[in-house]
Amino acid sequence: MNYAQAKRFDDDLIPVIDISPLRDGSDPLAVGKALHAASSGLGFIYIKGHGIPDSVIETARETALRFFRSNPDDKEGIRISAHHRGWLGQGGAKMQDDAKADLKESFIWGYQAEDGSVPGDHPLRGPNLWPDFLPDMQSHAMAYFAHAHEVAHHLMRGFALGLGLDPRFFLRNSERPLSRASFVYYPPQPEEMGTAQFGVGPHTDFGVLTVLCQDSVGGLQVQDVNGDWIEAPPIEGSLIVNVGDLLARWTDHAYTSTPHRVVNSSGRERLSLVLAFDPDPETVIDAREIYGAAHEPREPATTCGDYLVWRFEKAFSYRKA
Ligand SMILES: O=C(O)CCC(=O)C(=O)O
Ligand SMILES: [Fe+2]
Repeated sequence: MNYAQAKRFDDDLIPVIDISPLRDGSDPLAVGKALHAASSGLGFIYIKGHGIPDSVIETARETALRFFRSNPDDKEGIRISAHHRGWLGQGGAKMQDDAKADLKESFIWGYQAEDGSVPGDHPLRGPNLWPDFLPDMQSHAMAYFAHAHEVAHHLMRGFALGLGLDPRFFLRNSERPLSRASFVYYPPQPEEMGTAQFGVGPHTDFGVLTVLCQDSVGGLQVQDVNGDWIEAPPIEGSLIVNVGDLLARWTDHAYTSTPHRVVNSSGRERLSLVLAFDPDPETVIDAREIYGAAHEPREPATTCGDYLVWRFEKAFSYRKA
């Protein structure tokens, strides 16, 4: 038995971009052009100069690990809700119909107002579920969410600039975003499980943009245009962002949503902090808004909310009951 293999990292395929000039306004267009080039390639990008304080990342990680290492009976108390909030235990997610279920566990939460309230207008959001046994988790998780969401906003402005659009193009409807975040925990994966078992099986991300903060363990693999898998190891101080299916659709595939997977062959626990950026549910995703009414996009217009509901129903067994 063996692990699913991947080739060594190649920084021509997954470039590193410093987004400081976009964040501080000194040269947003240069960053936009670099993001554009990277998104037209594999659509995976290492981001430096993201501005999330190390302390925010560290406290989020510590809280997340304490949560996952807790007694399963306690975690059961905040089992995933019909609104996709809370704890999703091992085996609850499957990225392809014929694949083995993922080994990961996750905890999912979303935007909430200062008073803890959440818009209740869509099947993919509802009250966040916080564990009583970890009273600090809410503040640590929300701090991470706020910072990572801000990074996503900067990047969406950069992508718009890179496409020659108004910088607010992708953010016009994002007052009540469907964005959500997850702590994702990968137990060590024994070699005997074989090459068809993954922490997360091969998939493309459903939404607009994913902002990923890996730990130092490694295990993320990205598929290149030839179908080969390449490693995307952690680079100190950087995040990885990747184009999701909705951004590929919005740009009529000028930007690429690339398959990726996780194999945790390290013998250690692995933890990721994942922010999925999506605008308001009713946002129309229509490439003709970019290329003009006469353009015939590969995929018809949809709304962000309807599309995500459809994808979630296929991926998560708890939604099929
Ligand atoms: O943990 C990782 O490195 C990747 C996670 C991932 O692909 C996802 O949550 O969509
Ligand atoms: Fe993913």
